Amino acid sequence: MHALLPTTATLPLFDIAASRRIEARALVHSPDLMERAGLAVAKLALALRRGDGPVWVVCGPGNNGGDGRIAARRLAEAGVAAHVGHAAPERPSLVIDALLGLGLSRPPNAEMLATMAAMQACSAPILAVDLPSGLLADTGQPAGERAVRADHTLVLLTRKPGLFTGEGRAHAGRLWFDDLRVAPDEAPTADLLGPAAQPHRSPTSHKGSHGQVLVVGGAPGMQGAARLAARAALACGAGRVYLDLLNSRPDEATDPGQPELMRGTPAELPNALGVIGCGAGPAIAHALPALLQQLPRLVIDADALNAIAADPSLQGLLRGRPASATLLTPHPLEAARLLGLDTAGVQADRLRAAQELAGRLGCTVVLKGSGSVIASPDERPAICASGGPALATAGSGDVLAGWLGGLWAQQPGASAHRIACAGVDAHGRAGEVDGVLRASDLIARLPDGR
Ligand SMILES: NC(=O)C1=CN([C@@H]2O[C@H](COP(=O)(O)OP(=O)(O)OC[C@H]3O[C@@H](n4cnc5c(N)ncnc54)[C@H](O)[C@@H]3O)[C@@H](O)[C@H]2O)[C@@H](O)CC1
Repeated sequence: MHALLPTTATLPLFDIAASRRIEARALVHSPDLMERAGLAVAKLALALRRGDGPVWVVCGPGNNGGDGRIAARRLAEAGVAAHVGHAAPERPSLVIDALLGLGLSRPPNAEMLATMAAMQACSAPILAVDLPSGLLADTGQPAGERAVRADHTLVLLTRKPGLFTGEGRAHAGRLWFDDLRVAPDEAPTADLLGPAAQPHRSPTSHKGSHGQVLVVGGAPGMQGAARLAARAALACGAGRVYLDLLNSRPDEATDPGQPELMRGTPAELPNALGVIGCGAGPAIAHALPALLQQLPRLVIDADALNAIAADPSLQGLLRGRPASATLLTPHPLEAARLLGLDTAGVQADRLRAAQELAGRLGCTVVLKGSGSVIASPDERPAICASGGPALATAGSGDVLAGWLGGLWAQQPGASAHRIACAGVDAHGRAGEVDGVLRASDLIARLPDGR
């Protein structure tokens, strides 16, 4: 058993159907899986309990409850009082939530909800078995009006996608994992990202070796967004970074605080990597047909995404671009506009929404939000395990777009999917701070792109 985050390598995720198949095959050779699960829960419970009070074990009707009952027996064998039932004992030292796991199949009924509320009202920490009760393993959404908010979750046998995206991170608390000594014997449903290797930078390289980035955006009043993207691309190690500020005055400075940035236009830089849309406003719509047809690689963000959502002819141009030439970075509302849904419809199944969008538009898609999802046609989707609330700040998306552009400019042979996985994970790790973070400070915290 070990802590799951931060990841040190890319890890396999398995949805409910795959987890069931792996479990069924493993049970043939290892019929004692539930004993192993219960023992693992009891061991972690011993380490986590606060004080000398009894451990309250809340067991449901299925095998998740079975794990809980075995854990209670193991705790009793270790000399710790374990109270199994739906009513709290006096001053519990820990709550074990073994009400519902992988088998959650419908919104919890009133009785279940009342038990979940009682667990939540209890002052003891909550250790969830496999999944916080009420949370759907495939999507990370509560099945009904509430899911348990655990302090710790011990994930068993397989890592489930819903623990890492949507509401998963907010409900699971600290994540632990025990594979029950079973090696998965089929391909994962998705990848949980680990840190990417830094690309090689030759000692004989010069600025021309590290690519050109052209940031198009920053309409009057919103230049900061484009400047943040350009600064991020520069900090990432791109050889030359140019800004095309939309509707700007000819004498307007590119970026007074960043003298390395230059002015440029798509016509002057036909081979540059384009980062388009940050702070662009509606003006980007006029520039988009040429950008979509001329620039060989594009990172498309913000207002450019909204313009594409509103115009089927732009969607056609996007679909006509070569494979792996375009990377979209929508937040859930932008993704909803592109898919013709509302935000709740996207958030209900983030993996599916990102895959649907990638398939429809023939692009790599980074669906931002807690547990960003990266999806591309013909690639296994990935979920980003890094990041936190400090990233919920103005400009952090612009920094991501610029960072992705800077990474991609330096690695012209890399697929959009690979760049998205590397950049999103680095951005998330840089944003893991307590308290608040300004987007400019986020740039300073990102590792350089080498
Ligand atoms: N089978 C095994 O040997 C193993 C099982 N494991 C555990 O087993 C769990 C999966 O067990 P199950 O498949 O039995 O599923 P669960 O125990 O998660 O739940 C299934 C039961 O809950 C009921 N139920 C579903 N949704 C409900 C709702 N909203 N309100 C009320 N009742 C509801 C179902 O009718 C069924 O009786 C895993 O999450 C894990 O904890 C693991 O320990 C690995 C080994």
